[in-house]
Amino acid sequence: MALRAVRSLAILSNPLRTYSTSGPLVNVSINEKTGIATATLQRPPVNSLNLELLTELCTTLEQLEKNKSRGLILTSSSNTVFSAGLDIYEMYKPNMDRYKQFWTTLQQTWINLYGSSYPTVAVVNGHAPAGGCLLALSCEYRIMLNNFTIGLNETKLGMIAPTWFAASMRNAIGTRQTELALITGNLFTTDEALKIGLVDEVVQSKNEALEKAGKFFDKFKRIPPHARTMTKTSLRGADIQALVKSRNEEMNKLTAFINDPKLQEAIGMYLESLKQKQNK
Ligand SMILES: CCCCC/C=C\C/C=C\CC/C=C/CC(=O)SCCNC(=O)CCNC(=O)[C@H](O)C(C)(C)COP(=O)(O)OP(=O)(O)OC[C@H]1O[C@@H](n2cnc3c(N)ncnc32)[C@H](O)[C@@H]1OP(=O)(O)O
Repeated sequence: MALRAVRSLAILSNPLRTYSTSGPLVNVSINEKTGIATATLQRPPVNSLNLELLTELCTTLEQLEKNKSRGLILTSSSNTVFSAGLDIYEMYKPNMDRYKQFWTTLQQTWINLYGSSYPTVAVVNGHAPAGGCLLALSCEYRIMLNNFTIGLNETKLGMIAPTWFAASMRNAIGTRQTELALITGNLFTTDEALKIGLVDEVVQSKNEALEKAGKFFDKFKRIPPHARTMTKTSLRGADIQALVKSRNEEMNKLTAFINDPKLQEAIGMYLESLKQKQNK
């Protein structure tokens, strides 16, 4: 696994060829003509975000930044799930050292993606609940396939979406819609998401989504990159700085929270309900 990671990073650091690296959990390919990278989450069955997947994604984003990437498409290898959000097993009876690493990596992944200097498009080709929605919201543009759901449903699970999850949504759909979405923990259908601006376009196939993503990147051909990046920073920077300042405090709170026996019982029951669903 270590060797594969090294190979994948070495390949990413040479921007002159078309590459496709098959890391175990994130496949990264770079289009030779456009310089646009595609990162495909590939952790079956539902791309739940565990420590290993987040670590690979986080490293990929760092490398793309370092190599002055032209852009990133974030998508999934599944035909039905973009990402099921945080891997609930990371939060169930957790080993505290691993849990802390998990949460720190999640924070850093968001900082890297939300604040990337390069343009980003989420091709949401499946369901995107909770952390899956966060990944999509962290991109600048969202193109979603029909017949799926997306949203920050944490309250439905008895959880509170962290402030930076909420900020990512607020920046996309405004304060009023965010408040309604978060307090109800609503999962929006693709069409509902389009209506409130949670996604930017709805398409019928992944190919169509990739075409539309190309058109989004084309918009930047005549825009000086520094003007683009500084504008993005002016809109997103304050929320990123807020997390940078509070990340340790957040960790301390979550550490206490996660060990609450009632919460652990609720998480256990939720996991069981997901399993029961399969038996129906
Ligand atoms: C829930 C408690 C959280 C505790 C947090 C504690 C402290 C932190 C405090 C605050 C922050 C809270 C922030 C949370 C953000 C999150 O992202 S929490 C995760 C929320 N995600 C979900 O609720 C999604 C649940 N999954 C689904 O709804 C569906 O699986 C799906 C995505 C719509 C896909 O449906 P499909 O029918 O295709 O698949 P299955 O449901 O049959 O699932 C297949 C398989 O995968 C397992 N699984 C599904 N989701 C997760 C997951 N998020 N983590 C781990 N495993 C998951 C499912 O159990 C099945 O497993 P199997 O039975 O063993 O095959």
